[in-house]
Amino acid sequence: MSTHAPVITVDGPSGAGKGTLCMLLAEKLGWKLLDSGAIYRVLALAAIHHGVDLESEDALVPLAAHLDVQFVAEGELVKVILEGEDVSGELRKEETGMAASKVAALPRVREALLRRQRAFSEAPGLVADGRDMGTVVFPQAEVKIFLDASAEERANRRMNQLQQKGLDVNFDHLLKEIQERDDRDRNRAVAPLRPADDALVLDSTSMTIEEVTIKALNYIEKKLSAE
Ligand SMILES: Nc1ncnc2c1ncn2[C@@H]1O[C@H](COP(=O)(O)OP(=O)(O)OP(=O)(O)O)[C@@H](O)[C@H]1O
Ligand SMILES: Nc1ccn([C@@H]2O[C@H](COP(=O)(O)O)[C@@H](O)[C@H]2O)c(=O)n1
Repeated sequence: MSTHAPVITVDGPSGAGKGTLCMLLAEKLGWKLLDSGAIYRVLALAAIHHGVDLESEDALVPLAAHLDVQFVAEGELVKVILEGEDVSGELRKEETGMAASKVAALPRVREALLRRQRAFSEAPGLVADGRDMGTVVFPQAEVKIFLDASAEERANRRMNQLQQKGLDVNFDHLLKEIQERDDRDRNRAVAPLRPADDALVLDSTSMTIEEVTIKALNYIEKKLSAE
């Protein structure tokens, strides 16, 4: 007999704090975590490594269907191994995010990655981070959150994050990249970035990570106890 595993989805634009919130929620609840953006990023890297055009849907679909990737938990970190190679560093680069948003705009590529994402759902529950978790991948999710923030605040957060890694970054350049990625994610033909009709929309522009986490946990508790 298969047991039903509850799902919490957290969608939103780049830099809104989804990954941070999802990690804290998964830790607190002891649930599994799906970073769906990492899957699109890995596909983009596989395409680049194999010299596959990021706009060629025909070439990308088989690559997506046979993606040889492992997510290996190492303490707090997750190592990403693509075809035997550790790509964890390359994965988080801004240009990889941009490449991911190009392959993610192709309908048959998204279709090819659906089953892989749904397979993450298992007991005792799943916290799923992405753009279409509540609208397409887990439309029956018990709890849906859409985490937003202004583009300027998100660029600022990204700049601080990169500066903490010792990287030299330019705010205007980051803001332009974020806006370009937002535009592509919001306006694509399939699974565009938008809140599910039954999602709680949280604007985190003026909220600390702690405030966002408390709001989310209160909402989750209310929703799950009403089930
Ligand atoms: N409420 C907040 N206030 C200030 N900084 C925040 C807040 N939430 C997250 N951050 C910081 O912003 C940066 C981006 O957060 P995070 O990686 O969680 O965003 P994301 O939505 O998952 O982005 P992406 O979709 O591009 O992976 C991190 O450095 C994180 O610590
Ligand atoms: N469910 C998702 C998740 C991600 N994408 C695309 O991948 C890009 C990278 O995502 P990050 O969360 O790791 O920044 C993102 O810009 C989207 O284009 C997606 O389409 N659906």
